[in-house]
Amino acid sequence: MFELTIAVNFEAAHCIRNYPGKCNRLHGHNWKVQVNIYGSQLNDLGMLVDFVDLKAAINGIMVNLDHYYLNEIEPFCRINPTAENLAKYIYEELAKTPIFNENVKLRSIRIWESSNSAAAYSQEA
Ligand SMILES: Nc1nc2c(c(=O)[nH]1)N=C([C@H](O)[C@H](O)COP(=O)(O)OP(=O)(O)OP(=O)(O)O)CN2
Ligand SMILES: [Zn+2]
Repeated sequence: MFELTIAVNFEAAHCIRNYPGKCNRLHGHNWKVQVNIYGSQLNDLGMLVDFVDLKAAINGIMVNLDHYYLNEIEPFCRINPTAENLAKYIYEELAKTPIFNENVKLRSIRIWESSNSAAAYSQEA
């Protein structure tokens, strides 16, 4: 089995609604998003997926988050823009892209809110 990891960054503001502390106030993060995929079959180039294609797919999602006030945009106008909810949203959006097939599977999305704090989402047990 091969596993690939790429990372991209975006900047966005948010606040955690009903949070009992400073995080209920408007503030921003430089978020880092790590994408992990896996599969067993390499193509004729010896790649599971071209990093270039994987980055293009995740960047297609990042443009909907970068430099936004997350609380104002879907789905975070309805659910809190926590690292956990962001990881699930990015996972579900990326899973819809044609990068994935019988041989190439999405393992997890890990999102770093700061250099010390991250949350990950996957659909595996
Ligand atoms: N499980 C989660 N906990 C918290 C989240 C989250 O998304 N998931 N988010 C926040 C806030 O966004 C907050 O900005 C982060 O708080 P904190 O870790 O305290 O950030 P600091 O940069 O202030 O970190 P220090 O280590 O205290 O400097 C809160 N919790
Ligand atoms: Zn925050």
